[in-house]
Amino acid sequence: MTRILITGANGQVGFESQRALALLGDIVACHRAQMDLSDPASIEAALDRFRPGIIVNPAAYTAVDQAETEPAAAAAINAEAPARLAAWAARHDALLVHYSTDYVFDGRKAGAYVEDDAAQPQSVYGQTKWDGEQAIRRSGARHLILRTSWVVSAHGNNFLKTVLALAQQRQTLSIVSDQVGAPTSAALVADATAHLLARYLQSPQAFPYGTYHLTARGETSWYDYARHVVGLAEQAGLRLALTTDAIQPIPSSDYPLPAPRPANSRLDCERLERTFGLLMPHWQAGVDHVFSQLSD
Ligand SMILES: NC(=O)C1=CN([C@@H]2O[C@H](COP(=O)(O)OP(=O)(O)OC[C@H]3O[C@@H](n4cnc5c(N)ncnc54)[C@H](OP(=O)(O)O)[C@@H]3O)[C@@H](O)[C@H]2O)C=CC1
Ligand SMILES: Cc1cn([C@H]2C[C@H](O)[C@@H](COP(=O)(O)OP(=O)(O)O[C@H]3O[C@@H](C)C(=O)[C@@H](O)[C@H]3O)O2)c(=O)[nH]c1=O
Ligand SMILES: [Mg+2]
Repeated sequence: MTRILITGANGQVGFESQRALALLGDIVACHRAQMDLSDPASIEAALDRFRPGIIVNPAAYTAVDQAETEPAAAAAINAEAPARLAAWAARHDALLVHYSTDYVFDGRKAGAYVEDDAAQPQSVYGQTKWDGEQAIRRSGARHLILRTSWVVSAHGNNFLKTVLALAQQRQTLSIVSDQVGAPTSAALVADATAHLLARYLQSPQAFPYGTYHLTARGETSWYDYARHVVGLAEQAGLRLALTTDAIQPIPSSDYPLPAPRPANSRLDCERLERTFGLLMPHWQAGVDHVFSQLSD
């Protein structure tokens, strides 16, 4: 039975992965206490102790604005740690599954980004995630790098939860309408990963390793996403301080933040769908499911 080590087991994707990967092997869920990614000795010790055949690495430094003032911490977790995981995987012939982000792109492309488009990160978070990807590719380890976007789940922090909290406190909200992407549930990311790993376990020799985009279908802006979420809350009869009509669309220039976000976060998932025979579900299905879990 293959041992599957999951890092950052308390994150959105880490938490869902424990459920989604359970049928595929013997799961070792590592929290920070078992494996601190900012500590090289802790990484080596955990890997040598558990000796996984598959390392799944959803742990990351994901505080996008905070990363601008903590670039060393972000680099340690998003770039140096993946490099160490990959080096161990290469030495022990293990598979490394790693996650990356739409924020590796500058967002100026007209259409959806494909895997081979040039990266041009606009933020420390995006740059450190790109550096992590590159370190894995250079390591010689067998790997999957899965780029996703706008992750949402009932477990953990995300835009959906922020909007719900604000809608209960504020009479108006201003949300940027000039950034588009696909909200993607952590469950979808974990379920798709399980599908890929099942294929891998069947025939590691013939497996199509490499980089894939993995997001829900369709696209929206943060503004339309917020309206959708508040609409769900209205339908569910939640006590709110505002209605959807009190949400104002604004340009990004009216919402200055330490880290710039890409205007276009759309990732083309055709390579993933074609290679693995998948059909990504629409983003609303994932968002609606997360909302229903929250209001249970
Ligand atoms: N969130 C998003 O919108 C997107 C995420 N991604 C990528 O997808 C992956 C999964 O993201 P998501 O699940 O949302 O991330 P979360 O922010 O929900 O979880 C990240 C996890 O990493 C853990 N972590 C942080 N620092 C360390 C450390 N030093 N040692 C061990 N664990 C650590 C955190 O632990 P603790 O709980 O202790 O803080 C947390 O459990 C990441 O690679 C991310 O870059 C890509 C696109 C969008
Ligand atoms: C709360 C709020 C946000 N916004 C804007 C700011 C930003 O442009 C957008 C989203 O805000 P957030 O800070 O929640 O999103 P952010 O943390 O940038 O989300 C990103 O996280 C990393 C980890 C990723 O990899 C990305 O795919 C993406 O999901 O909404 C408003 O316009 N008004 C508001 O009231
Ligand atoms: Mg955030």
